[in-house]
Amino acid sequence: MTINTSCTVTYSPAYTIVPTYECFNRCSYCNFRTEPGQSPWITLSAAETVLKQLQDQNICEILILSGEVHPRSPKRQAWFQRIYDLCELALSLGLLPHTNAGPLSFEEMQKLKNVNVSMGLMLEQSTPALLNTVHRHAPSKVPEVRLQQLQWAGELQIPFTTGLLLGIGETPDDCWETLEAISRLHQNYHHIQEVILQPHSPGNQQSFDAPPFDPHQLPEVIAKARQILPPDITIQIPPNLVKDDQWLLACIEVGARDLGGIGPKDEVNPDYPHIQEQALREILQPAGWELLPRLPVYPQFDDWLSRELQKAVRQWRKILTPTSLLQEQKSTNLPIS
Ligand SMILES: O=c1nc2n(C[C@H](O)[C@H](O)[C@H](O)CO)c3cc(O)ccc3cc-2c(=O)[nH]1
Ligand SMILES: C[C@H]1O[C@@H](n2cnc3c(N)ncnc32)[C@H](O)[C@@H]1O
Ligand code: MET
Ligand code: SF4
Repeated sequence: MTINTSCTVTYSPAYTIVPTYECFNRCSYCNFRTEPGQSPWITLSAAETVLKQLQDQNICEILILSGEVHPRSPKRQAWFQRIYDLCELALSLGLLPHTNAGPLSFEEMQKLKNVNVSMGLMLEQSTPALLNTVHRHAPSKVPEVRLQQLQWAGELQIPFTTGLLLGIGETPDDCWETLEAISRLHQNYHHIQEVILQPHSPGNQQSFDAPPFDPHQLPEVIAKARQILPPDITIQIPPNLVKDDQWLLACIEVGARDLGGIGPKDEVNPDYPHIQEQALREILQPAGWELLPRLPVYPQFDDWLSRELQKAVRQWRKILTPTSLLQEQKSTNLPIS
């Protein structure tokens, strides 16, 4: 049997845990950060209470999304350890962690590989011009630092999510160059599972005074991204940041195939509530698209994971794979008599 995947759009049933909102960067479009020392870090016992409530709700991904502590701060080690412990806790409850905590050292990344089924970092834009504008006070957003992260993830064989932030002062050529940089890294390591095209969406906390990324341009950018990126990278768009149902369908028609993590709250864009699964299905189905849940790791990367992580992933694949397909797989695995 050949599976027809061409009419399928995926999403990841997800819950976001924020270790801390404090961040030493000040990206001027950010609606997430607080000043260093101004917000308590989430405790393991508070996280345990929340995570236990998620069990049996068919939520598989725990997105660990964090503000950042300076690499040379005396608090860095405790910050990193809290993130590690949160991942371990989620795993112990059968949930699948995906961490995006900004740039990490090679050793930090290597350690987190043991407790994450995939990790992520938005490249945003590879042009250094933005260091004079939105990233003037954001040392973590130096393009070489982020490109280095993508390279290390490849060397460490970590299934990786990256993406572009659109509408923060870049030119169209900057976008194509950023996509080409991602493609080149992927051609070396084959580790990028998805690229998020994230339209800048102003919220009520930010200082950057710019309109949202022009929604009319999004399908055009997706179409071009589909030409530049290798075919094994999925294009992800956040449905809550797209203008309306018709634009969402237009984005899918031109090549977006994933809607990212859908959960109770979009922590990065709290002013834009996620459209929930049933509502998405009602938009997609009349146009012939089937919405299916996926795991935070794509199947082609399963064998990069430790045995323990593979075990957790296998449990979820069993739950998410339709029984008919499992039977099909079983029969093709039978020895020929
Ligand atoms: O709900 C969100 N999920 C975000 N996610 C999660 C994403 O939607 C998926 O859950 C992941 O791709 C894993 O499957 C990110 C993951 C990354 O690695 C990098 C950036 C983002 C950004 C967001 C975001 O703005 N909002
Ligand atoms: C988690 C990712 O979310 C992106 N991000 C941060 N602020 C915004 C915003 N106002 N709109 C859209 N995306 C944003 C950044 O690229 C970050 O890396
Ligand atoms: N601080 C990280 C980054 O900007 C992830 C969270 S952003 C709200 O890449
Ligand atoms: S976008 Fe990330 S790095 Fe930038 S200020 Fe917000 S939390 Fe910090």
